[in-house]
Amino acid sequence: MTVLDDIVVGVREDMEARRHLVGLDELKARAADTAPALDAWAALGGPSASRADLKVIAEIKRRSPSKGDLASIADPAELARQYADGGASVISVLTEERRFNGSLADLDTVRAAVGIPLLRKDFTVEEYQIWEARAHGADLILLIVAALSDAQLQEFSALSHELGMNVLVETHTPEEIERAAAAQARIIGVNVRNLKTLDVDRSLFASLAGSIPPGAVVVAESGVRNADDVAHYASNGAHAILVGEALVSDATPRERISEFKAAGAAAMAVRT
Ligand SMILES: O=C(O)c1ccccc1NCC(=O)[C@H](O)[C@H](O)COP(=O)(O)O
Repeated sequence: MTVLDDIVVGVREDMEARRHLVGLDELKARAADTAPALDAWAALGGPSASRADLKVIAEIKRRSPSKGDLASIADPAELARQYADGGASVISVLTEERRFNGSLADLDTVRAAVGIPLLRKDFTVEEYQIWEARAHGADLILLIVAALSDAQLQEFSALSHELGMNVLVETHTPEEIERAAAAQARIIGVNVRNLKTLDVDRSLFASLAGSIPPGAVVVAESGVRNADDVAHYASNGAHAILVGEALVSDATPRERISEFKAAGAAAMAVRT
């Protein structure tokens, strides 16, 4: 079993426990009562003409399988406000409980605190989770190609779009980029962390980003430690970066996001 397989086993068990408490019909009713989703695609630059600067997806992440405890984050609302003030375009809220110590309650709290698009960051393996995401105010969900069949990618993307949400389709290999493109993904991430081994290889982004179809928003995920890493991703084709550890472990995340955006803009100016 890989790390990813093991995580998915726990995700399924936890989801079944929630489904026992809140059935799909009730969840659909709650989703219908939720304010319409915000446009995360537009917030991330959308059409290429508007991609003048590097967008930041700032993550609320307490712990991880690779690093253990990162930050207690007693007040996710306050952290989310700092992210938004610093210029984040989207906030990623990890809702997986066993390995990341996240929750749907965090998503509710952050939704009430900020008016920018939210990514429900989880391991989506069933449509139930997509209804859950919408019912808890998410605007964007994550689909990890390595965890899904082509049919699931298509079906889950279609349902997300029906509910007004966008989808971040995460890849790690050339084959997964082909599968994301075949699913007509508009936002494609390259996660430089291998979710089967937890190895981080920042150079992977440069070798894969060029094969992402033009027109897609390209997101560099994981491994940002400093402005040099940001410049590396931006100069190799990233339109956005997804950052967790470097922000939750920083005493001044607002300033760190501003610094990352400045480093990205400088690298993009050289690129164009
Ligand atoms: O972060 C992990 O250790 C991890 C392990 C297994 C599956 C997923 C994992 N992380 C999810 C992510 O994609 C990251 O939280 C996200 O890209 C931010 O990464 P970082 O900036 O390196 O914290």
